[in-house]
Amino acid sequence: MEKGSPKIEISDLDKVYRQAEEETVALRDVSLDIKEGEFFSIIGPSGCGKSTLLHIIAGLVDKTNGEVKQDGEPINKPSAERGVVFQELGLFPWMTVKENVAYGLKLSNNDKKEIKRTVNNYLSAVGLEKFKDSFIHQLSGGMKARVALVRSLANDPKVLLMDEPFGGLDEITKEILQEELERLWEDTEKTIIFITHDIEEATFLSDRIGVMTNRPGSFRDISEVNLERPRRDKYPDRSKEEFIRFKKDIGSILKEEGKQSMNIA
Ligand SMILES: Nc1ncnc2c1ncn2[C@@H]1O[C@H](COP(=O)(O)OP(=O)(O)OP(=O)(O)O)[C@@H](O)[C@H]1O
Repeated sequence: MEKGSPKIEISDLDKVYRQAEEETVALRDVSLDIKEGEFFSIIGPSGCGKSTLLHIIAGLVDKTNGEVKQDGEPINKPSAERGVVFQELGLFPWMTVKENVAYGLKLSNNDKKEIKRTVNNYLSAVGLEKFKDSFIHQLSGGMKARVALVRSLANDPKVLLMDEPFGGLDEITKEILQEELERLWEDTEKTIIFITHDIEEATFLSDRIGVMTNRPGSFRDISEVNLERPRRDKYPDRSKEEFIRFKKDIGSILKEEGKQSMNIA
């Protein structure tokens, strides 16, 4: 499929959680197309339904109404075509780094040599080849995030869904990982949907940013990030005027949404 054609199509999507007597309308009337090869970030107030939306795209949570499709086919269950990276990362502590990265591959491939080659390639792409025999508790937070990222990529998904994968990291580590992610995204040409609370992170990484409303969540604004790539070369310290201006614009939209939720004029 060509870069630019719709990869994920969401139309008139609603999600209502029902628990005993209580109903929570998490998403209302969400419609959005995400293009092949696009880096799309979702930002929005806490509890507005970002993770719910990502889980529905992943096929992990059922929708209430509407349609979600990948390559024109309805999504109704998880698939190896969609990789997911959560903030908690979900690494297996009883396995080494290389075993973690190989895990998904072993489920679909019997060729040990090929698995080894793929694992080594990905580990060296993120500078972790020396740590391939380490256990997860021996790694820093940034290294763990890298392992989770390449574990997903090693399965060669068409779409990578990321839910605040760098949320718990310090600023510098985060910046380094954002630069690595931009490079890996360019090299692998994946479609990435990325949830973040961090406006700078969204600005640095994205082709487009969707700002969600308060719950029930829908899209308040979708902005094209017209900043040159590779951003790691063009905006290494993120201090150029156009970068800061874009960040401020997204911040203003989010602030307006926040004020509305607090009934502040
Ligand atoms: N399994 C569930 N059962 C009932 N309600 C749920 C469930 N999962 C999420 N919710 C509710 O749905 C709403 C949206 O939650 P969701 O986690 O999708 O928001 P979010 O934007 O990702 O939040 P945050 O930014 O805080 O991570 C919240 O009110 C949440 O409490």
